Amino acid sequence: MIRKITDGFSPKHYLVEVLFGLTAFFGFYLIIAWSSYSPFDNSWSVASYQQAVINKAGYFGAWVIDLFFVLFGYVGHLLPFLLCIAPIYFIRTKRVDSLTWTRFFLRIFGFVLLMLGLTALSAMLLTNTNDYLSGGVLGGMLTKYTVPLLGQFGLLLLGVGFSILGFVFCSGASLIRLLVHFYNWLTVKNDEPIEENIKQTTEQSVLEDEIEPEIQVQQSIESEQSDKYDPIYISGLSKTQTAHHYQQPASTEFENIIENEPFKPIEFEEPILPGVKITQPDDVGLENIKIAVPPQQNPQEMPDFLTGNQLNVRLPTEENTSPIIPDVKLTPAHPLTPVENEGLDTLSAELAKQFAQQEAEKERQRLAQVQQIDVHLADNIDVAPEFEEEPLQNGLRTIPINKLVELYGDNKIKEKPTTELPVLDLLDKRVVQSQNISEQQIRETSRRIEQQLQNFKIKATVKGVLIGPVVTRYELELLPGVKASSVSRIDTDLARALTFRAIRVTESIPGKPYIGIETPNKERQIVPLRDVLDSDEFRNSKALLPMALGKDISGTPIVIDLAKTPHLLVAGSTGSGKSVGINTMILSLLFRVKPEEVKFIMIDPKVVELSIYNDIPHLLTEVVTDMKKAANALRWCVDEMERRYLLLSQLRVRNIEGFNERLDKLREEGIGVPDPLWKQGDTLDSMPPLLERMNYIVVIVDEFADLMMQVGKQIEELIARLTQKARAVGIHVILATQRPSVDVITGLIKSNIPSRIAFTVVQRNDSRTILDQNGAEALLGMGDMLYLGNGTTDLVRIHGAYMSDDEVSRVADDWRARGKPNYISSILESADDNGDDDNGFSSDSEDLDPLFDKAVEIVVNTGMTSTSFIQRRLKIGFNRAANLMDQLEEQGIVSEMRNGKRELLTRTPDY
Ligand SMILES: Nc1ncnc2c1ncn2[C@@H]1O[C@H](COP(=O)(O)OP(=O)(O)OP(=O)(O)O)[C@@H](O)[C@H]1O
Repeated sequence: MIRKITDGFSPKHYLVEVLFGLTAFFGFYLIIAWSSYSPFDNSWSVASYQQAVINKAGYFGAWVIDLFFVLFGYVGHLLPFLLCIAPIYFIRTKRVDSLTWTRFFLRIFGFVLLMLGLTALSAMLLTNTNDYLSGGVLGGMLTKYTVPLLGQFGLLLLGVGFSILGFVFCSGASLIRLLVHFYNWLTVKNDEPIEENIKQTTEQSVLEDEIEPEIQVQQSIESEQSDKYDPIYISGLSKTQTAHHYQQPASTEFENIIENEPFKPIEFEEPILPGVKITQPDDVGLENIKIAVPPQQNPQEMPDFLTGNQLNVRLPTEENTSPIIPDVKLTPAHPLTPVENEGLDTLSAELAKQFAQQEAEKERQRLAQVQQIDVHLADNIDVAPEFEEEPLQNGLRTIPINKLVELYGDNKIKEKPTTELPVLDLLDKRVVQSQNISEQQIRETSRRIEQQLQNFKIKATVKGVLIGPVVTRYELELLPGVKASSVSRIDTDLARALTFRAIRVTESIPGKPYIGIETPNKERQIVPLRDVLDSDEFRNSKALLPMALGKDISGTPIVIDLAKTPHLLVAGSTGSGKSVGINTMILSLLFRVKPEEVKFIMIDPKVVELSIYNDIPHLLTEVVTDMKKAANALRWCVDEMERRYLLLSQLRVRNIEGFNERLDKLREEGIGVPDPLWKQGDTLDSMPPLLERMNYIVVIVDEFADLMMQVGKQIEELIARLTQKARAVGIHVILATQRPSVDVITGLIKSNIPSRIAFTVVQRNDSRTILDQNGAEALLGMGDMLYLGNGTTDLVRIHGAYMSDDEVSRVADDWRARGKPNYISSILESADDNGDDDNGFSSDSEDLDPLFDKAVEIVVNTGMTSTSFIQRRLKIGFNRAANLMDQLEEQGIVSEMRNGKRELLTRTPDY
């Protein structure tokens, strides 16, 4: 607390305040002197025989006040009040903080002008008294010397001009404000124009404009406090804490957040009913059932067995044929509400008892029926194992895993959905809580930021504040000549001084001449995936492969187009939210694209992350968890890329869009094009099949560091080739890793993947490895990310959307219910698996490959240095071709790989 109070104080501050305080006291003293002024007192201009002092302020007071009157005439009356009130005003409005020598001298200059102007006017317009001149000596001298020069009228104008100018300089902008207020008062508009004015200013900011209207109310306030500082435009402060329709999320992860809410969301209460637990002596396999009890039931009138939370009714057994109502302790702690059943409305306690007995009886009959069916089945067919009673183990019913999956697992949605694409209702609605932050807190933090920067000798003023879902951005204007980098250099010190976990400094804010300091909010908002997908940005997106990532710091949903990206590198330390981020991307696609348009290849070395998508119709092959197979899958992609390029060149189009358009047009004209690459024997057909539209292929590799480690550098080469060329043929790669080191995110990979996302990382170096810039080390985790778009150097901070595993599996189930995937078995198979061993080729062999000479010939004659070219020409596996390429490099025939390419170093086969 003490710290808080003394936070913004410095020795200079103290000194100035003390001086102002003393001046105010002196002013007060002079007011007393003024009020008891007598022209007969001995003073500066009066020499009286009378020794006693009439003035209540004594000789000194009389002397000073006389001096004022003699020097300034009538204007002298103002001075004691000015000396008393002005310092108090300065202290109260904390203008002392912003007082610089320049401002001080400007104000003194203004004061002098004011005195000159006023005394000149007094001298001209008022009559002299017996004791002093109306304009004092000053006014008198001005009149004497300037009237011959300017004339009476000239002096009058000069006096008015000096007075106005002097007042403006002396009081800052107060005069203008005074006039505005006066005007408003006259026109009875009060504060409206000011707000409108401010609104206009805020409209300049695109981001601020787009804040969600219901929860984020733009508030730009020039309140009483704005008299103390330059105005700060605050966006995102919620006027009222608005609760959205509330639905309990399926996952319990957010329960805390919901509990901690300062407000109560509107709840649609479900009737709370006392449960009836029906038990058999062995207590096996029966569920609770609920009965309703009328709300008007007086608890006192209730029979004992109905006053507890549960009514336990024992089922009749062979020995005991009537239901037993055991002891139950019940207090109707919560209101009991009626159910729809009309009959129950008038149900008395006795009826409730009867009802319970009837239910028990029904249940007994149902069980008997089931037993009969079981016996019947047993007589006729072998009883399926799942009908067997589950054995008890450690007091628990054991259910085999396959049965569990059947009960609770993947195949929950059995019926084919009727909609064309999955509906958003598959995702949970989550409460979005508005920020619980007051204008006062914002202003306090703004002052602390300015003060702390001042301590680092950086002069800056907070001009605007943007309160977002996760962070608040303070927009600061730097004094001319101060470099933005001087602020970003001290970001960690600043964070410590301001007691924030981390702050991020943005050296430029698009469209504004300010720098930004992003500080974490006390309470962090979750960004539900449903909110982002339900936004206009996503709904109206024209993207071919739209991927919603989350919301930016102002709360605007961010949607990118993977087709334009065209590949994405995602990196961040473990637990930073990568997997949730990848799921967000996949789900965005699954909500928008059909399997005929987009296919996925998913590679998941961690096994558990992506297997949830197994068997959705978009998959080209099952989720690949084996690293060898993963390498084969990437190779298949490279081959597919080459095949597609050949097709494009045959159809003389430049990219996948052109290809599909051309095919569509030809089809409209009734023309089919036979596959030019088909060879006899490729399929069982005798005729080549017709060309089909190409679909997009999205290759997702979750943790490609594992892949690189287990399979080796070839992976880098494959990824480099894919990312270099695959865009035009509709193959897009998303690579994720939790190891943002240079041996994983190599220069080769980076140079081919310009779009990158960094989640939080441990150190600056990692941030530079991913983004070539600092910043990711100051992120807040849990999906907080920096996005670097293709062809820009501007980072966009995005708070990732969140969804639970349940939601993911609901969407995957939905797609599984719509259709089966058409797996291509050759994707996971490698030519090497079959052929290489037969050739006696071993990759470890030190000797030259027997096909080496042939490879040299091909490379030298064709000038083609790609591995897959050699692979095709020699009809060998990729590994062997890559080895051949390495040997060609060792022998100096081709160069090492640079930017994914090798150069031919010799033109003759005599290497
Ligand atoms: N966008 C988000 N909003 C809120 N919480 C999130 C978000 N993203 C992730 N989290 C939280 O962070 C936890 C870790 O996320 P996630 O599993 O995606 O991290 P990761 O980087 O994939 O970790 P690892 O590399 O160890 O798999 C999640 O369980 C979740 O609680």
